[in-house]
Amino acid sequence: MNSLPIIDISPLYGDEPDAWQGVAEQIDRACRQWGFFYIKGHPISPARIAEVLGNAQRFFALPVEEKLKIDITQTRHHRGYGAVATEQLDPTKPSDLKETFDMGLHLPADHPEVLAEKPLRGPNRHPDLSGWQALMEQHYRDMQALAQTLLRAMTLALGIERDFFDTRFNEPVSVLRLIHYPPRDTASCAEQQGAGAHTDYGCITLLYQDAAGGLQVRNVNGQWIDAPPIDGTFVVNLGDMMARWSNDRYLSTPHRVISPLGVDRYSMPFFAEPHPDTLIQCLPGCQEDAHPPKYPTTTCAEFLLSRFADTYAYRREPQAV
Ligand SMILES: O=C(O)CCC(=O)C(=O)O
Ligand SMILES: [Fe+2]
Repeated sequence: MNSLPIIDISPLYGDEPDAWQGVAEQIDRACRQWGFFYIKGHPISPARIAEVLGNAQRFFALPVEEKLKIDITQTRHHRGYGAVATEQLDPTKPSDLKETFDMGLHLPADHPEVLAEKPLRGPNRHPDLSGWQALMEQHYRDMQALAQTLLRAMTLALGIERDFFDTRFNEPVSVLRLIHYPPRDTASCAEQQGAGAHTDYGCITLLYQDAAGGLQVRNVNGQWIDAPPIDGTFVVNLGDMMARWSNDRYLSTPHRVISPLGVDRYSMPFFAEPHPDTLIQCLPGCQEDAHPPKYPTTTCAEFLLSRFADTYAYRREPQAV
C-alpha cells in the first residue's frame, strides 16, 4: 500500500467496446482500495495543460488589488479569487497557505436558476487577461467530458445504467480551480500547510499538479504516502458524494499538500459535481442486506453548501448565503 495505481484509460477512447470492462475493473479496484489513482492515456494534450498553467502563473502574478476585483467572498455563487488563508481545510491547523481561482458552468443573468437566486448558480467572473476566457471555458468543458467518461466506466462496475451519471450531470455544479501555493518558509509557518488534511466534497476530482510535489494521501493504514507528479497524468480521487452514493464501497480518502520549501507550486483540480438538485442516495447495487444505506438522502447543493460552511469562515457569517 505504498504507491497509487496508474491506470491507462486509452481503451475508453478506442473502438473496441469490450475494452471498457478491463478499465472499469481497474478503476473499481483502485476506488475500493485507495479512492485515489492516476490516469494516463487521456485526451487532454500537454499543450493545453501548458496554456492553462501559463494562465495560472499570469493571474497569480497580478497585484493582489487586481485579483480582489473578483473576490470570491463577495459572491453568492462561489466564483473568482480566493486570497491566501481564505480556506481552512483542517480545523486543527492554521488557514491554508494557498490562493485560488474558481470557475464553474457559466449561467447568464437571465437563466431561470440565476433569476431564482439558486445557490452556486450564476455567471463566471474572469480576470481581464488576453485570451483567458475562451481558453478557460473550453478547458472546463473538456475536463467535464473527461470526468463523465470515467464515470461512465464506473457504471459498469457499480452495476447501474450506463447513462446514470450522464443524466445527472446536465448543467453540473462542477468547479475548475487554479491553485498557487507560495513557497513555505520553515521558520514562520512550520505548522501552516498548503492544503490541510481533508476529503473532497464532490463526486470525482481530476487533479493536474506541476513538478514541485507535495501532495500526500492517507492510506488505509493511516500512513501519509506521497503522490508525486507524473508527467502526462491526472491524479483522480473520489469525494464524499461518491462515498455516500456507493455506501462507502468507494473511498473518499483524506489528502493534504505540504508546500515545498522555497519554490512556488501550481495545481489545477477539476471537481466534478452533478446538477444541484441531484439526489445523493445509496445506489441500488450498493445496498445489499448486509450493507443497509449508511447515509440519509441529501441533494448535491445542500451537501456542498454544508461543506463550504465548514471550510470558509465567511460562509458561516449570517450575511453570507
Ligand atoms: O493542490 C493539490 O495538489 C491538491 C488540492 C486539493 O486537494 C483540493 O483542492 O481539494
Ligand atoms: Fe482535495
